[in-house]
Amino acid sequence: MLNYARYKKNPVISLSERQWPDNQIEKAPVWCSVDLRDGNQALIEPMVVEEKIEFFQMLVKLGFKEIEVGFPSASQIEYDFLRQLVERNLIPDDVIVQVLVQCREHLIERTFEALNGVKKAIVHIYNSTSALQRDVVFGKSKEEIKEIAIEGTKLVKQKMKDFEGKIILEYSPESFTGTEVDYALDVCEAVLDEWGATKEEPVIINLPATVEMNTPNVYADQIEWFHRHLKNREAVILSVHPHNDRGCAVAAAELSLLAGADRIEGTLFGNGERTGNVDILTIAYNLFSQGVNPNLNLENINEIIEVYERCCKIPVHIRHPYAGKLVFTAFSGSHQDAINKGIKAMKERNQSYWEVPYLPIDPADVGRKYEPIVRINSQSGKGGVAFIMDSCFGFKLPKGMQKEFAKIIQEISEKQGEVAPEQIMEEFKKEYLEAKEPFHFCQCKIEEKMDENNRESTHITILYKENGIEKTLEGIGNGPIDAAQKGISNIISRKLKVLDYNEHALQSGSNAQAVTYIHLLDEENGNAIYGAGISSNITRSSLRALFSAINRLNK
Ligand SMILES: CC(=O)SCCNC(=O)CCNC(=O)[C@H](O)C(C)(C)COP(=O)(O)OP(=O)(O)OC[C@H]1O[C@@H](n2cnc3c(N)ncnc32)[C@H](O)[C@@H]1OP(=O)(O)O
Ligand SMILES: CC(C)C(=O)C(=O)O
Ligand SMILES: [Mg+2]
Repeated sequence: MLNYARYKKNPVISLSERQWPDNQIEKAPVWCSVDLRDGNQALIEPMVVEEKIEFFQMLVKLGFKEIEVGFPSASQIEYDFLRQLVERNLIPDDVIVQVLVQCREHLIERTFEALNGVKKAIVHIYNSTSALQRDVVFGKSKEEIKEIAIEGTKLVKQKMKDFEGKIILEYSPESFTGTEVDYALDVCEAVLDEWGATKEEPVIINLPATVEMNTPNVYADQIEWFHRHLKNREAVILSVHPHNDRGCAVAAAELSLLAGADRIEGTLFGNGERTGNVDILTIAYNLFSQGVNPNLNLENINEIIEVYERCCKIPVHIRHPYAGKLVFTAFSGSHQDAINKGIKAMKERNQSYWEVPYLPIDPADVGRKYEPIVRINSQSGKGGVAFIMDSCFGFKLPKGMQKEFAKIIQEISEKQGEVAPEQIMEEFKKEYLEAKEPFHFCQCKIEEKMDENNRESTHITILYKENGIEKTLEGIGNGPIDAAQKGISNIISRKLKVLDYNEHALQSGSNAQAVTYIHLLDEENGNAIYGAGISSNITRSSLRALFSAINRLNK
């Protein structure tokens, strides 16, 4: 048995009249990508400078206005990367680079050297404030830990004097989720006072779930508590930085927006330490799927995946929200049926907003239009097969025929597994369009005549082959199909009845092919079966469909 008794419950906080459960997210937060720092520091093989530059340029293209570019005082490569950005003039005027540093003088000094020439930067200082880290890592009292933060703030202020660009201070009480909220507030207020934060010159206070320790509602409570207790809320940009240890980082980030956060630090696809940082793309696409502008340019998920996988050397999971290869694919029958009907209803109603069962967004909106929404295996049903026939090949099978054909495809999928659209089309051809034995329709002549009672009737003469031998048949009816069916009934000595008839064009234009589907009943034994035929002439496609059905009845 798992030894759960080794673990204690993490504390919750007491928050009266919490507001966040009744709020809604109305606008996108300020996004800050920490891919090039927190994401990069968690890679087995950290990015090299050229990879970082490519990644940085992608983040700029995606519309990030705040980008943490590293920890320049930590290593030469981190330092060189920032210098490259500056010297190659790669930082657009509307993008603020952010640098992380511990509250230590020589590291802050080196950070400012790396920043030389940057027009606007966020200097992000941090120190751990949790009860556990105070005890086992630093061996310091609350006051002494607070002093580290104050000292760090003083150092940035001092170095800033000789710096030509603009500096915004960010302070993180690292391991915030393990810190008593009132103590974290005390430390942050000391930083704000030391800096002299104002509405005009606010400080970013970043409250990291350095380790996600509780359910997302507890994080939301902590954020709302902080938001309500800050002395001068206007002098603060309240930022969150969730990690995903319990798998709830996206939920925690979203709830924290309800609770008053203004800004989110995270990474693409949730790369980062251990189970990762919060996935900014998922939050952004969640906003978009609720009709809120995410303020990021996310129209082409495939491009993002390509750069991310190459630079980070991490594959995006096939089930990753919005990005995974299979997330817009339905294998199961009832889902396929509902998707098929939903898409059809949207088209018929000319609906401007998206509403399709099992597809929270239109895959085309994120650049995924070319992949199959519906894939066919043994879990699939008639709706899925009908969807493939329509969306891939333009055949709108009548309802009864969907069932008949899906049964044929299911027999195949039960033996071989997934059936590709091309194979489905091949089977359709084999089963219906090329059902030409024993009766093969060749040509027909149609005459409209009046009988002695002045009633119109259609006389048809059909040239056909029976087992390869040319023959003719004649029939009279109230239209070509009726006449042909009567003529054929005589030849095969069976009483036939056309139960249903459908046709539609396969392409547009004067030379377009049409397809006809005929549902034919053998009145003697009650068997009913479909046939299909195509031609640029509707009469010919109908007669081919009729012959296809007769041949299939004979099978
Ligand atoms: C949650 C996070 O992601 S935080 C960011 C983590 N990322 C990184 O650490 C990556 C880059 N860091 C590094 O390469 C190194 O840590 C360096 C270069 C910055 C510093 O290296 P070193 O000084 O050799 O080692 P180290 O980081 O272990 O420093 C430990 C000392 O700094 C102190 N310290 C640690 N963090 C901080 C801090 N935020 N502010 C002030 N002092 C700190 C420790 O108490 C310890 O002090 P001690 O030597 O008196 O015991
Ligand atoms: C540096 C801090 C903000 C951090 O990455 C964390 O606490 O997770
Ligand atoms: Mg982090």
